[in-house]
Amino acid sequence: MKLSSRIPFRLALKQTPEQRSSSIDTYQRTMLHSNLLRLVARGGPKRLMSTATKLTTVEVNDKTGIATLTMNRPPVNSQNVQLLEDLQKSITEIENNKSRGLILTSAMSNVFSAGLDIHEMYNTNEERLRIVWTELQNAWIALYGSSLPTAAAINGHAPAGGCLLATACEYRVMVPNCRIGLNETQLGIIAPKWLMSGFLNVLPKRVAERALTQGRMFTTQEAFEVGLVDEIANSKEEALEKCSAFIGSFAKVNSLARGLTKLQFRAENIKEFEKIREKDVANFIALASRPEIQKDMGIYLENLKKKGKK
Ligand SMILES: CC/C=C\CCC/C=C/C(=O)SCCNC(=O)CCNC(=O)[C@H](O)C(C)(C)COP(=O)(O)OP(=O)(O)OC[C@H]1O[C@@H](n2cnc3c(N)ncnc32)[C@H](O)[C@@H]1OP(=O)(O)O
Repeated sequence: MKLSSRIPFRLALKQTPEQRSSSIDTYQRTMLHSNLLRLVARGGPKRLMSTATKLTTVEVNDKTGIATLTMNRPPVNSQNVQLLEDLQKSITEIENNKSRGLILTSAMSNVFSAGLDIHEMYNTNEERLRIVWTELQNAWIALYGSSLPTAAAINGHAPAGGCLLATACEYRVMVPNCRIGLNETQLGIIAPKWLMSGFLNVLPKRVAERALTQGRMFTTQEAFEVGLVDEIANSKEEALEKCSAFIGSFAKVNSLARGLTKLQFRAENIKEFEKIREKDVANFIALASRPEIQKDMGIYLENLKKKGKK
């Protein structure tokens, strides 16, 4: 069996000790090979990778070996099924290409991601709801469970599913005057436990509980003060540089040891999630289908549209 040196956590969890030691040998060979490749490539231009995705792009900096994954679904990167699927494809591609790390960002000028596309949940059928929620779960676990160093260059607002993606990463840099948070309770809905896990990884429990129950959207400055974001940058370019510096901080660390250490921190959340994921889909369908929730979604969408026309 061919084992990759960068084993997604969800797969590493299922490995036997023998498979793990075999992946260490593979790891050493692959590191040698990729270091040689990197030496050859050093100084070369940025490379746009050949993903067959519609709504994401991946660009690898040949000098640093870091991949930038950009979401590009105007106007607000709301997460429809296509964007969620493209995110997964791009993450897999970055992992397979042995990049040194992944930076998630947005092509929009003022929005990182507006969260789930509410149109996908409104006035639809159960099968569509099942697909939407399953793809959200899949995109989250692909990012949260990646053994690569991950960082989010949050170059705009990041409500709900936007915050979910940002907190699935290990490091966050945000531009000023934007908002980030899990605002589900404000929409009358409950974020399941797995959806809160990234948030709970970075915030003290008391701060997280209050923020989640209030559905609080933090300003950039507030998010920095509580630790929801690690740094503030004055522009997207600066945010990308700071994310690269974070990923670069692992340059001298054995990447398998680094990845497995990350796994130990996240394994419990991942196992819990794997246990309940199907039930969670059923819960979501039941909740999102309720007439009062559908009514609230309709009102929410109308208000968003009215706000846009002002
Ligand atoms: C039943 C469910 C159970 C459990 C779910 C739990 C998990 C849920 C996760 C979610 O992610 S739900 C989505 C939550 N998202 C939001 O509440 C964000 C709403 N959007 C905004 O606050 C703002 O749009 C903004 C992101 C701050 C950007 O503001 P801006 O002024 O730049 O843009 P504008 O508001 O004018 O929007 C432009 C355009 O986009 C439409 N839009 C915005 N967000 C969404 C969205 N999430 N889904 C679908 N469409 C969205 C908005 O209506 C405008 O459309 P228009 O051009 O046709 O008017």
